[in-house]
Amino acid sequence: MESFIACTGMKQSDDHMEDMAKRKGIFHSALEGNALKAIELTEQLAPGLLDKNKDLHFDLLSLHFVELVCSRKCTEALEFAQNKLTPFGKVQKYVEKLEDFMALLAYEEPEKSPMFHLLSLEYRQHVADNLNRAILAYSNLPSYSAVERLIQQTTVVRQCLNGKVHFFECPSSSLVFGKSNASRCCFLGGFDLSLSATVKKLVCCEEKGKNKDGKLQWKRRRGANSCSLSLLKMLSMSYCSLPTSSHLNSKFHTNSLTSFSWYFPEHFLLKSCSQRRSGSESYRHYPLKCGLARVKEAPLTNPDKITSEPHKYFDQVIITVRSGDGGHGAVLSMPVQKGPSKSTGSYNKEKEKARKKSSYKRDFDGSIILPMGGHGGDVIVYADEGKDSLLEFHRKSRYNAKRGGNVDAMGVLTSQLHDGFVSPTLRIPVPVGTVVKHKRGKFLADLAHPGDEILVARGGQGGISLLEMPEHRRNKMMSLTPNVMRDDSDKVLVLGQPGEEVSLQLILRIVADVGLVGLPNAGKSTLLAAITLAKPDIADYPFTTLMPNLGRLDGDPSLGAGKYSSEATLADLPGLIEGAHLGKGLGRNFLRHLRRTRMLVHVVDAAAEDPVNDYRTVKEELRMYNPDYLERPSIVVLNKIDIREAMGRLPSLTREIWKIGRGKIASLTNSGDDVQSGFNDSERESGLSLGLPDKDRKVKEIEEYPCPLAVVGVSVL
Ligand SMILES: Nc1nc2c(ncn2[C@@H]2O[C@H](COP(=O)(O)OP(=O)(O)OP(=O)(O)O)[C@@H](O)[C@H]2O)c(=O)[nH]1
Ligand SMILES: [Mg+2]
Repeated sequence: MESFIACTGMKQSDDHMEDMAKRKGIFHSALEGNALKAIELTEQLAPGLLDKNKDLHFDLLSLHFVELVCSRKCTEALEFAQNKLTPFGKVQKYVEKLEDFMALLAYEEPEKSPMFHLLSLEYRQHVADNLNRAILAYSNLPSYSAVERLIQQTTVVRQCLNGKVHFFECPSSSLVFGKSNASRCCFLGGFDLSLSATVKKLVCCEEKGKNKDGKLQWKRRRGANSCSLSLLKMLSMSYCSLPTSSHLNSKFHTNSLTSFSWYFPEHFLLKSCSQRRSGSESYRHYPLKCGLARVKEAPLTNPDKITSEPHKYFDQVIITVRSGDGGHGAVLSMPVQKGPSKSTGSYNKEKEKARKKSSYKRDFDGSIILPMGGHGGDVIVYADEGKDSLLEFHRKSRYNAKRGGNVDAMGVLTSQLHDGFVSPTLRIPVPVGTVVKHKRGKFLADLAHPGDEILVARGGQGGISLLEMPEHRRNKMMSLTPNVMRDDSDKVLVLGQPGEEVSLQLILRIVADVGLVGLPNAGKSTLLAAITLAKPDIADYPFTTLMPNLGRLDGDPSLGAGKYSSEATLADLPGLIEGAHLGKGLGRNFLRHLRRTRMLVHVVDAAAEDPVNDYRTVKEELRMYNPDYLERPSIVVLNKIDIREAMGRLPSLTREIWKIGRGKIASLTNSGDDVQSGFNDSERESGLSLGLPDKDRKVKEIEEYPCPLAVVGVSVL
């Protein structure tokens, strides 16, 4: 510790050092199983802490009990339990724990009992950690150190990136965070390490391709430098103020990859976020090697990956389709005329000639219609109600239509003229709600309704046939037409046109009536679980939800069927963070799911530090992504009012939230319709939702958008 302080130049007061030494003592006592000593020392350092924190007190006492059991001092253990532990038995949650601990006494070898984990070092470590954190909190110090948070976050980032992203350390020790075309990179945008904190930058690049020497080259990612303080928050104040963009001109290559480094500003452990932001102190950087994994070029589609990380994959995919080539035509010669038989008179001759003449198919001008090569198969993507995800496209991402048939003629023109076989259209079913785009961005279609379809690749035109002609004319024709080649028997074929190959991006947007939006951890999933039969994951850490969950409200039958029914599909979306519209925290992926919702429910954690600001943040992100979202009817749910502070400020929060926005809900068509009309007009809504942001639209402040229909305080729990 001392050498760390010396080499980083951190300033630590003597008090700090003394407290730390005491905490270390307590921690080690608990870890060694000397719980009574740990309790005694804790009482000295943090008087009253254990009286307030009953759970911790119980855990520490139970550690001592376990220690007695392990030393086979059963009578002593029993006495201790009766005196010290049984008073906790008045509360149900301790009863269950007590039963487990007491059960240890029933085994001759408690280590082999089903409760063996209570004797493990991990359990002691867990209690010791909790104790340490409680003491830190008692002393108004952060209960996790910045380094701990950093390592946690690094672990998360590492898991999320899953070895697919390149980390490069370039010669000056600056860190470049890149993405490869071959590796999906949405998480890169999501976690957005494209940070430019205060003075230094971490630059985000993407792979441009290989140069002549086979080394990878990089280009800067567009919009990557938008600085984000939210990122700072997300990375739990690890303060990775990082170096310069000038290195972008250098070439980076995969071999230089060694490790993942963070750089800390001076005194990072001591300063608060705001001080650091505004402070003008110099930043010195200290690398902390976290040993991030080496780049692995993950295959684009790996079904195992898909199942383990569905959130990255389930709603978009890139596929390649190829329409069929056209079949070839043929160069045909006229049949050899037989000499006139002696027995036939001039009448017969004429008749034969007329018969032959009429047996060929002819155009209106009398010219013979020659057979054509078959048309190559088109490729159509259509919305199929039977499909509900795009996962199968990860398993098979290439679709080829069949080529058209060649003209089936043996080099001689006959009256049996046959065109080549026309290849059938390849129809690819996708779920309703799929948006089809060209890989490089051009929007093609929104298959919002069952049966909607789009022709994505047209099959090649079949080749035409030619009549045999003199050599000099044929040569001339060949020099004029590149589309001519000889076959094995030196016959000239007129080729069919090649089919088209296109890469398509299929994006699935969920179709739901109501979208639940809010910051991570606001309680969206809990709300969905409470009012529908959906069973989303719920946990008290951000980004529990990584892909939208749908739930169905049965509605109130007393309202009657039809348009006033309160039946609705609800979509619980992953949490949005500041900068979501730029892709932070996967925000853009999540925000696009709102396009088809008709109403928004803002879930706000009323017990948070600044709920009104949280609400504004989400609204701001919605506005930046698509201002139409703010025109939709909305309800604000102030959640967690079972928490005392939240309940106390409910009236003032409600008042403040009402103030954000103007009184009347604008109709979606600006025709002055009331809320109901906007709410029920799904046709207009879906049309509107598809529209790209209207350039002529005046940029409005969030106050100028309609205020919510209702602000309600709830406790979902
Ligand atoms: N006290 C209290 N806690 C709640 C309430 N609603 C939710 N929570 C807790 O808040 C935490 C987060 O809940 P989630 O439903 O996972 O939050 P979320 O908004 O879906 O979070 P993300 O999926 O990360 O965006 C959980 O620990 C819930 O138990 C409530 O009404 N009162
Ligand atoms: Mg959730």
